[in-house]
Amino acid sequence: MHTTTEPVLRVSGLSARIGDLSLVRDVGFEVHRGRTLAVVGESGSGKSITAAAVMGILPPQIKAEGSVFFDGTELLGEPARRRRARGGAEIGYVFQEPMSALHPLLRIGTQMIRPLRHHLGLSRGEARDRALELLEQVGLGGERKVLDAYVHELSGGMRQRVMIAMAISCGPRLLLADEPTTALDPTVQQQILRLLVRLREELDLALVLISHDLGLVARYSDEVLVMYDGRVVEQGLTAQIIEQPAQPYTRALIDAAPRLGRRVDRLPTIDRAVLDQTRAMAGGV
Ligand SMILES: Nc1ncnc2c1ncn2[C@@H]1O[C@H](COP(=O)(O)OP(=O)(O)OP(=O)(O)O)[C@@H](O)[C@H]1O
Repeated sequence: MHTTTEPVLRVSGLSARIGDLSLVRDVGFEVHRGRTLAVVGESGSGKSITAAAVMGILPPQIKAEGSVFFDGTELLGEPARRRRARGGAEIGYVFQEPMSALHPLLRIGTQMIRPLRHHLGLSRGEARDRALELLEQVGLGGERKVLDAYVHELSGGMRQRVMIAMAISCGPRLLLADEPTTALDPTVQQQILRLLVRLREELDLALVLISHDLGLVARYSDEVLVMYDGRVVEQGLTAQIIEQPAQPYTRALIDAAPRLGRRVDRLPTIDRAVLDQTRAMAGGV
């Protein structure tokens, strides 16, 4: 935010709609190399639609407008083939649910090696060596066993580490992690977030952490973008926002955030009046 270099990603005036129904309206933010942006908001607030628009993986019935400027190139309107290739290599994506993102019937090694051969043109042997290096980088140190395993044989934390290894495998400049720890227990959640931040530093990436849990991601991010009902309601430096949120909605998210180490089994409830006020302020009905 306060750097002089060009951001890796600059999203501006992004809107997404399905027919007449607006899902995301006028979203804008920037992310720089070596920085982490947390995108937070309740379920349905438009976080995943925003991420999908950046990745170019919106379902065809959802139309996006505005600008997604990545590393000097406008991505919105780019041919689908080009965007898909970019999505696999230049922008790494960590899905919420590794179980559904990884193929159940293919060994992990097969799934890791394919994109390395396709995007980087490595031979089978080179790709296998690179896959082992990547597993090492995500804390599955030299585990040849992981390469030969199927996804159901791995723990939740290991699956997410494999997803992260795949997301960084082709040297992306931007990593988008959409609720990367939702299905994990609190200790593993912290380990995965620490791993993402370590990789951001080591690889000099820009990192976007998407989460409904402001309390969880606040300590791992430099900046926060708060979404509600498809719109941005507040954004700025994390420390400032936690200290002095401008919007009652953000205050409610902070107050409702679980304290570290305490597990919550359901999303916090936010006062109806605060939601109505936030919707009115954001220009909704
Ligand atoms: N494929 C789709 N078709 C139609 N509407 C959709 C589709 N995907 C999401 N939506 C709608 O778009 C809005 C924003 O959804 P989105 O998934 O971006 O929210 P989110 O903040 O990521 O929530 P969650 O944390 O539950 O994923 C919601 O109203 C949702 O119902």
